Amino acid sequence: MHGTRRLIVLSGPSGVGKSTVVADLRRRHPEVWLSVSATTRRPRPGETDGVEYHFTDGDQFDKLVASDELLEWAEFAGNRYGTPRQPVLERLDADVPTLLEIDLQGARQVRQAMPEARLVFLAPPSWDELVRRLVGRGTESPEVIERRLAAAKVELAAESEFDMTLVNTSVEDVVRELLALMNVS
Ligand SMILES: Nc1ncnc2c1ncn2[C@@H]1O[C@H](COP(=O)(O)OP(=O)(O)OP(=O)(O)O)[C@@H](O)[C@H]1O
Ligand SMILES: Nc1nc2c(ncn2[C@@H]2O[C@H](COP(=O)(O)O)[C@@H](O)[C@H]2O)c(=O)[nH]1
Repeated sequence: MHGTRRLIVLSGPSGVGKSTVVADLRRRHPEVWLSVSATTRRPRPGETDGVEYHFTDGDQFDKLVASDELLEWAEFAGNRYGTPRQPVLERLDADVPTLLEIDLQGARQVRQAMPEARLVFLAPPSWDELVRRLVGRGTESPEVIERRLAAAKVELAAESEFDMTLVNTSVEDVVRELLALMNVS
């Protein structure tokens, strides 16, 4: 039995601020471990293979799926993303506070596989603010932004499936609440 109570799944619509919150949390508490996902998405400027993601091509991703190396995986806005299983199990075995930053479909799969994991939904203060953040980040084309906003509507409608919601008005407040949930001080 792995210590799945130490597992926090952070989901929420694209652009809400998940990566920003997690980066701030880990700056303050590097002992919290963040899973590095595999993805078929191309790196954005400044992203490094093995740091933000393990960047793979479609064939490599197929192999990860076929060999059952992913705890969960999903297609999101035209790319595939998945959580390598073994590193997560190793951290949970060692009782390390562990974070997954994944989409709704992935969160649902983790809930099935590890019912004790805590699922946190990060919500925007408003729809307009979500659009402002996603567009303002400047990393996606207008077409991809449209796909992500369509997915955001589905994700926002599923908020009640999560154990708790945190509204990302202030990064500092969200980080404080997540640390309390993880019992990290
Ligand atoms: N509390 C906040 N107030 C204002 N801006 C914020 C806040 N949190 C994040 N942002 C900004 O919103 C933008 C999107 O944030 P971020 O990339 O962290 O979102 P994300 O949820 O990880 O998105 P994705 O799912 O697409 O990877 C960034 O430009 C970030 O600086
Ligand atoms: N189901 C999974 N979703 C994941 C994983 N890693 C990231 N994500 C989610 O994908 C979208 C888009 O991310 P981006 O980096 O391209 O902006 C976002 O919601 C992430 O949380 C994963 O391993 N599994």
